Amino acid sequence: MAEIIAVTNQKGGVGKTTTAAALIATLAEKGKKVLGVDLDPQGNLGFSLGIDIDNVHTLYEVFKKQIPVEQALCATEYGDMLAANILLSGVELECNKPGREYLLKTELSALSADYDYIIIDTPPALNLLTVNAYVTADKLIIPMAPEILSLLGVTQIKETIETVRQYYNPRLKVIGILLNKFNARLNLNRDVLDLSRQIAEQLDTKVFETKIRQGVLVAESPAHGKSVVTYAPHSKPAMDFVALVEEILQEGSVEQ
Ligand SMILES: Nc1ncnc2c1ncn2[C@@H]1O[C@H](COP(=O)(O)OP(=O)(O)OP(=O)(O)O)[C@@H](O)[C@H]1O
Repeated sequence: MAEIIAVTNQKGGVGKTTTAAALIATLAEKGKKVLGVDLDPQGNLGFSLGIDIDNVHTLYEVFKKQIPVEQALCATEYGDMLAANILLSGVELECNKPGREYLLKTELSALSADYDYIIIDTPPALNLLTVNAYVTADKLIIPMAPEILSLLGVTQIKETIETVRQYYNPRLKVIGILLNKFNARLNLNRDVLDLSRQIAEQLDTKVFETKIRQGVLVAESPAHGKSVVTYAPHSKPAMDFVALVEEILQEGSVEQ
């Protein structure tokens, strides 16, 4: 069965999609079989991995039972992916039957044995799609950007995680807070580290040793349909993402 990791933070622009794409690319480079899942109606993960998201089958059709999940698998340079586009935002209103929290888990149960890892990107919200990610995942990674590092919102994400643990998925574990867009000269001060540790403590987790440094090539890589990890492998963020995967694997947070 695949290990399922969701990348989450209800704040926008902190690097969820960049991190999900980098995890997918790094694990694929290591020879792992990876399935990427985009639960964000912005569709950025699929776009970032080279998929024409408005001309492929997407998760929306799967959730609406219009097609079987296998038919929605899209091929990328790094393995398979279930893409999303703006239609996915309709799920919140249109799928209101009991069990709606299990839409994703149900669909992935048939696929899980075919992959080593499933990496889920989530929307910048704590909504039904996010809950579906938490119900399905074994592990959560929470990226944060130092410039919008804030304790506001931690209570909400904590409550959502606790509710999901209580009612749907008791195994759900936050494996770490990831400091992204890190600039050692500006950010390596006690305030940023203290605040991120306080946030980690509240979520009963740690701050990853590996910080992802800022780099201009991160913004360029999606237009080339690649993660920065393979688009610019010698760039600082790419090297940091590879180190992050090593850190996760070494700590046994993820089975090797
Ligand atoms: N380490 C980094 N260095 C430079 N730019 C970065 C870095 N990480 C992310 N970015 C840029 O920041 C922007 C937001 O990143 P990303 O889309 O990954 O965030 P997100 O949390 O998924 O956003 P959303 O909440 O809107 O889905 C993008 O333009 C991306 O290229």
